[in-house]
Amino acid sequence: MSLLELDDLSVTYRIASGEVPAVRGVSLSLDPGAALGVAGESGSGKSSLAMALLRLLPKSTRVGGRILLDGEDILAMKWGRMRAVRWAEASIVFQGAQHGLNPVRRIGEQIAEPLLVHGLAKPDGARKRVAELLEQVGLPAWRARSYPHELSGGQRQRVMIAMALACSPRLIIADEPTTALDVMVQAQVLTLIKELIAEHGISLIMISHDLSVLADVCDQLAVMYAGRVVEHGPSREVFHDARHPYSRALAAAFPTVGDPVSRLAPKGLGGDPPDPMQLPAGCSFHPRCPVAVEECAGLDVELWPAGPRHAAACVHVRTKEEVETS
Ligand SMILES: Nc1ncnc2c1ncn2[C@@H]1O[C@H](COP(=O)(O)OP(=O)(O)OP(=O)(O)O)[C@@H](O)[C@H]1O
Repeated sequence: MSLLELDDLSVTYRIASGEVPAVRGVSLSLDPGAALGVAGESGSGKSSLAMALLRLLPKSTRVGGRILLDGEDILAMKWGRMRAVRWAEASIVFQGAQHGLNPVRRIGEQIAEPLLVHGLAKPDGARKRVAELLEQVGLPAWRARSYPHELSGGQRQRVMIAMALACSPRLIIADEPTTALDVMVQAQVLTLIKELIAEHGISLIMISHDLSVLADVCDQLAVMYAGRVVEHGPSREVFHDARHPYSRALAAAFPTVGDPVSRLAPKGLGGDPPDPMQLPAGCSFHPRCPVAVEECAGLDVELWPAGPRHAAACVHVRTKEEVETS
C-alpha cells in the first residue's frame, strides 16, 4: 500500500478579489521509503501542495479531494489527531531555515521541543536525543547551546533537518531545503538528506524549482504548471527524456546539480507563468509553448501514459501514443 496518496487534490485561496485556484486536481502516490520530487516555477502551486499535506494553510483556504497517509484521511482528521501526525508521522523542512528557527531560543531547546510536546521523551532523554540528532546531521553536540545567529545558513538548515527527524517520522516534506544556500553547501545538504532517508527508510517529498536537484535525490518526479501536474514518472525519464515541453524547458534550465551558469529562467521559455485567476483556455501552457498547435488553445489534455509509470499532459504525447497503439 502507498504511504501517501493524493486523490484529486485542490487548494483554493479566498482573497478579497475572488478565488485563487493554486492546486488543481493533483493525484499522486508515494511508496514507503520512496522519494518524490515536485518541480515547477514560482507560483506553480508546489508550496500550497506541501502545506495542504499537513493542513498548514490559512483557515479560509478551501482544500478539496483526498490526502491519505497510510490509509488515514488527513483532511477528515480531528485536530488532536492532526497535531499528533505533524512531526511524529510527517514533518516539514522549509526554505530558508532562518525563518523556521526562533532567534532567541537555543538550538537544543528547539530540537527538543517536538519530543517533549509529543511526550516522546523526558527532559534528560530529550537532551541525549538532541546530541544524537545533531551528530546525525553532521554538527557537534555542543551546538545545542548555540543560538541560530551563531550558525551559518547551511548549519541552520542542518538544524531544521534534525528537528524534522526528531520524532522519527515516516515522511519528510522538504520545501526548497537548499535554495538559500550556496552551491557547495547545497551539495552537502543534499548528500545529507539522501543519506538520512536511505539509512532510516524515510519517505521524502522534496520541492524545488530545480529539476536537476530533484533528479539527484528522488526516484520519482512530478512537474507542476499552473497548479496542475503536467508530467510525472521515474526521475531518470522525466529529467533526461521529458515528454512535456514545459518539463523539457525546466530540465534544460538546470542541466546539472547546482550549476550556477544554468540557474537562469528556463531556456527557450519566454513570458511568465499565468495568473491563476486568469488561466488561459485550453492547455494553460500553450501561450508559452514552443510546440503548441491550434488544438492546444481549446483542449486541456489530461495526463496521458508516456511509459509504464510515466505520464504527461500534452497533446503531442497523446497523438504519439495513439499512433503507436493503433
Ligand atoms: N495565502 C495566499 N493567498 C492567496 N494566494 C496565494 C496564497 N499563497 C499562495 N498564493 C497563490 O497561489 C499560487 C501558488 O503559490 P505557491 O506558493 O503554492 O507556488 P510555488 O510553486 O510554491 O511558488 P514559490 O516557488 O514561489 O514558493 C500563486 O499564484 C500564489 O500567488
